[in-house]
Amino acid sequence: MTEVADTPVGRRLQHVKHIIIVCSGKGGVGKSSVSTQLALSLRGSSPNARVGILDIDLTGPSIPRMLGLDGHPVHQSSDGWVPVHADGSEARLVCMSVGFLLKKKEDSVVWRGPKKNAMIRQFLSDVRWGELDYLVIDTPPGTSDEHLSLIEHMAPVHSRLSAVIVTTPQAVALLDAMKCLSFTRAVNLPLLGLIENMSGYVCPCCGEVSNVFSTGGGEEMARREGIKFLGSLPVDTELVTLLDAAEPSPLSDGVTSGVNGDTNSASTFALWQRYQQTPTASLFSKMAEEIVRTLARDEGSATTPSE
Ligand SMILES: Nc1ncnc2c1ncn2[C@@H]1O[C@H](COP(=O)(O)OP(=O)(O)OP(=O)(O)O)[C@@H](O)[C@H]1O
Ligand code: SF4
Repeated sequence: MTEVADTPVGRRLQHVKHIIIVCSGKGGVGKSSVSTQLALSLRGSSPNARVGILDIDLTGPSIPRMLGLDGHPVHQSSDGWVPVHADGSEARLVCMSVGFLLKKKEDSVVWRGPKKNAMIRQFLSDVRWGELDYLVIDTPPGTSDEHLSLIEHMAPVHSRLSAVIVTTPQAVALLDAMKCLSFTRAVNLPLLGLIENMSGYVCPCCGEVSNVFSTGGGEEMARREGIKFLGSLPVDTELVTLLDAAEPSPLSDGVTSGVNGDTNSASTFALWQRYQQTPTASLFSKMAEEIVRTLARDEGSATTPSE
């Protein structure tokens, strides 16, 4: 790592080995759930791997909810924000999201470009990540000002950046995924590959796969564009059940701080750990393994992280 310039972002991220930006052309295709699963799989990729997840989806931050951390307080020390531990005292999956800072969920929707830009810069320069093998960044849908701000602020660590594009198989989503691909090319962001999410429905009773929307469009796009196809994930009822369980109770005020918040994140993390045994999660692990291999190869080393 030779290029850590003397900038706040460069200094803050100097001990982060790989930064993976997860993007999608269209909203609702599963970018946040893919970011969460990717972070969990990377955490499991080696016994000591340490992973951060940064949610800069300013208009709809979902990572805290997915990790059972909704409303969790964030501590600010004299040296910056301390990321929230999603796995308790192990602290090998740490998380920061704009969602932790909003008083009301609808607050960020009304922000103008400069305020969003300032928030992104602050996230990149003020979070005390410490040493990380991977930092996964969940971005807003589309290719907006936020994406440009992110790439500009990350210039001092550009050689450690790469991207994953998430799409669903429908034509309209693929069209937007193409715009995302053009963006990565325009800003010279290496692409780790494309994931097709919600590709078919696996019946929980008989295992029959029904192609509810369509399928194979992502793979076809990857082949045509000469990019890597990481694989497809079906619509998974077990994932839906898990994410429902991670939601704060509708009877609560949505604030899960203190003892209850810690309990909620611990039980949600346990659910994610159990989910890792499911067929869909094992498909995901294979994609994460491929990502780990690509990054290790690009680094010019065949070693696995933190070993
Ligand atoms: N493979 C899947 N099987 C079942 N449900 C899924 C799957 N992927 C995502 N979902 C569900 O679809 C919804 C949207 O997913 P998610 O929030 O990850 O999408 P997103 O692209 O990040 O959305 P946004 O653009 O709003 O940020 C969520 O309720 C999630 O639980
Ligand atoms: S046969 Fe059809 S409806 Fe019946 S369990 Fe299988 S997929 Fe579901």
